[in-house]
Amino acid sequence: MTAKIIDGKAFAAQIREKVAAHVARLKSDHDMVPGLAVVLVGEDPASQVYVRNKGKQTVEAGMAGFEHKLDAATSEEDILRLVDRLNADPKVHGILVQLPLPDHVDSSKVINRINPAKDVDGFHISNVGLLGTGQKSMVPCTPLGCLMMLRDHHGSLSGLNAVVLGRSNIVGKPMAQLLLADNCTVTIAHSRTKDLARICRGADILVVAVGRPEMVQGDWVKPGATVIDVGMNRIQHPDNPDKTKLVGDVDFAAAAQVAGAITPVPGGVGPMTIACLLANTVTACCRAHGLPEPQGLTA
Ligand SMILES: Nc1nc2c(c(=O)[nH]1)N[C@@H](CN(C=O)c1ccc(C(=O)N[C@@H](CCC(=O)O)C(=O)O)cc1)CN2
Repeated sequence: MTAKIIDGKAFAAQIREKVAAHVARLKSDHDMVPGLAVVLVGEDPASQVYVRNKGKQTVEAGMAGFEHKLDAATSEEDILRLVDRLNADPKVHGILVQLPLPDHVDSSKVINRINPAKDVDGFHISNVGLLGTGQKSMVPCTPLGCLMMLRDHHGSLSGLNAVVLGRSNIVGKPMAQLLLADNCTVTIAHSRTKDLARICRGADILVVAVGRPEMVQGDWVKPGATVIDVGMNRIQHPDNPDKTKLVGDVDFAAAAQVAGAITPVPGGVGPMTIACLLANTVTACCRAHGLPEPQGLTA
């Protein structure tokens, strides 16, 4: 079998078009412009690229982007003060603090300072609790993007066996909650799970977010399964030691021989993360003003 490649880049472009159309309606009908503030602390090169792309795509969708770049040595107190200012700013409907933060900053403290209604990352403890109890919340962008791709491929997910490999707060746990809400039978597996390969082989849907390059082998995949690879690992290029290569947590070539469908890295989950951030910002703006939310852009 050769798997269908789920093209996250193309799907993300469709989401961004829907977002831009809704933004245009907000502008023409309500004279309203959704605004997203992104806070970057320090000079991590990957984070700088992600923040630049977020800002660019925000503006391309017709929204207002507010970038706050802070020195790596900025104190926790100063970051909290900036979050307070953004919470109080009526032009800002979404706030995102790019992770990871420098070691001297308590990430949980910063995230939980964001007004939950503006928490477009869905990381605030209130949003975590709302999602876990099946209530309306802001949904974390990466798992939301994975869910959209799965719904698009399968239609209904009801009754399918889903294995989420990875238990992080920003991907694994919310992903499991979303799949459960869509009536999957969900197993969360991780590095200490016994007989990991056998557990993964039972999955109709396998979502992998462990941060280990090409860990999932072809024989871990059930024939015909859908594999969503959240991993993003930069490794030395196998043919040229002077170059690097981006790979996922799944051995793509091997898994694609067995799976029914699979996301590539790059071009799979990554672009969906930013598209869902834009979608969450429009949703936050509509909720703040009691306006109808865009359809099909949230869980
Ligand atoms: N506050 C947050 N911080 C971080 C999040 C997040 O959702 N919120 N997620 C990641 C990084 N991330 C977004 O911030 C992100 C990562 C990757 C991509 C992406 O489009 N990747 C491309 C490849 C890019 C490359 O060549 O390096 C792809 O997969 O095709 C988008 C967003 C951690 N921090």
